[in-house]
Amino acid sequence: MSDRMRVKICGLTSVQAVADAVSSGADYVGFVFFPRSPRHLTLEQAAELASDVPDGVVKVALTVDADDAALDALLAQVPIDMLQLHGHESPARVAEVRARYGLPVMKAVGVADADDLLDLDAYLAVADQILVDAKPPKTAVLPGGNGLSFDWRLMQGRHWSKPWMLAGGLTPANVARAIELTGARQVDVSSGVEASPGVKDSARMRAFVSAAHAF
Ligand SMILES: O=C(O)c1ccccc1N[C@@H]1O[C@H](COP(=O)(O)O)[C@@H](O)[C@H]1O
Repeated sequence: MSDRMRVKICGLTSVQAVADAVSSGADYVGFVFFPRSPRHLTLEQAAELASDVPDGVVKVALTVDADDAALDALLAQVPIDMLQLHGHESPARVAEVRARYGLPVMKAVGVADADDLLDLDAYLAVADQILVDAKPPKTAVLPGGNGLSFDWRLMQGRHWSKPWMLAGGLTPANVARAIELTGARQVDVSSGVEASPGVKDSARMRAFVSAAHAF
């Protein structure tokens, strides 16, 4: 993987949002399969949206503690390039999913303090990529997509053997600072480019991608 800055826009829910994300220059587009999320898609909706994504843009399915039956159904119906596991999946479960489906797997790890970064090591051995996200507060309804960031200084001086992506509370206004502080070469955004929960804003997507791709 080259060191070119890559951007993922997650939680797309309409044909127009997919078109806008692609034309803004997103490298990855994410579809959420988690019924409690305002960005949740049915398999039929996701199949339609995925069919509009050109080759070269990575289609990511975000799932939360999904079992084999749910993943079997998802992957039978939606042409997905990468799985993002955003729940409490153990390293063993990550390895199992990767072997069963033969797709690259990105495991999300929630970070609130330096100790949380220790959890990351166990996943480096089994995942293709790590998504470093803000740990959700105990009261949160969603395990991600809350628009919350963590102390980016925790990432300074860290080097890992696998590609990783920074997420959590990124916006067009703060993504440059986040990249400068963390050294991230991949960034992921959802709520920071929305007009309202689940509704993406095309100008904010363009501004975000352009700010990140400037690095
Ligand atoms: O976006 C969601 O609804 C969601 C639901 C369940 C798990 C994760 C979810 N989103 C992911 O969370 C991070 C950060 O999002 P944000 O930019 O802070 O809104 C990102 O990876 C989203 O894909």
